[in-house]
Amino acid sequence: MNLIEYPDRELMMLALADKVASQLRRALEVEERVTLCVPGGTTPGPVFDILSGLDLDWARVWVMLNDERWVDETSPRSNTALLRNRLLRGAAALAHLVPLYAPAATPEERLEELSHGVRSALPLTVLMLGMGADMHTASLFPGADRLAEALAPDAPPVMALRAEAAGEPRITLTAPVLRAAMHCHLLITGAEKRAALERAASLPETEAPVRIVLSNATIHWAP
Ligand SMILES: O=C1O[C@H](COP(=O)(O)O)[C@@H](O)[C@H](O)[C@H]1O
Repeated sequence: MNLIEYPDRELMMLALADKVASQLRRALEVEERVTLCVPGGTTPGPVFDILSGLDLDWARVWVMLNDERWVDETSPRSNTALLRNRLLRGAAALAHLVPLYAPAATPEERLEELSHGVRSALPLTVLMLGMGADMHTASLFPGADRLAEALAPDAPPVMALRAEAAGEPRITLTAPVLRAAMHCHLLITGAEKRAALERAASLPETEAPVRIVLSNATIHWAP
C-alpha cells in the first residue's frame, strides 16, 4: 500500500489539498476541462475549506461526489449540501457541479438523468475517497443489496443501492469508474479506520469494498 502517515489532521488536509490542486493544474494544461470527484461524510470538510481558496481555473473544473444519500439538500445528511457549503464557494464557486441528487422519492426515478450527467464528466481526473470503519467507500457498503453488480467490471458508472448500515437509499459511482481515475487519494483518520484499512488488505472486495482502490490509491492517514 502506498500510505502516507501525517503527524496530525491539519497537516494532512493542507498537504492533500495542495497535491490535488497541483494534479488538477497539470491536467488543465492539456485538457479543456477536468473532473474532481470527492467524498461526503464527516472527514473531508477541512480539505474542502482549503481547496476552495486555492488558485485554480475553477471554471474548467467539474466537481462530482463519489456518492449521495437519498435525502434533500436541506438534510444535515446531504453530501451535496456539504459540497456547496465547504467546497463550491470562494474561488471554487466557479466550478461546475455534476449532481448526484434530484428531488424524488427514490434514486431509481432519477437515475437515468443523473447517470447522463456523470457519463459526460468521465473520466475522473482526480478522485478523493473516504472510508467508513466498516470498510465501505463511496456507497459501496459490505452487505449492500446490489454490491456484486456494482463491483463487477461491466457495472454501469452509477447505481442505486441499499444497505442496512447506510440508512437512506444511496446512489454511488461503481468500481470500474473509481478504478479508472487518473489520480486517486484515500483519506483516512483515526485508529479505528487505520485498523480497518489493515484488515481490508486481506479480505475479499465483497467484505471490504475499499479494496477496489488499494493498489492504485495514495492513502493519506492521520491520527
Ligand atoms: O456515508 C458516507 O461515508 C463515507 C465515510 O464517511 P465518514 O463520515 O466516515 O468520513 C464517505 O466517504 C461517503 O462519501 C459517505 O456518503
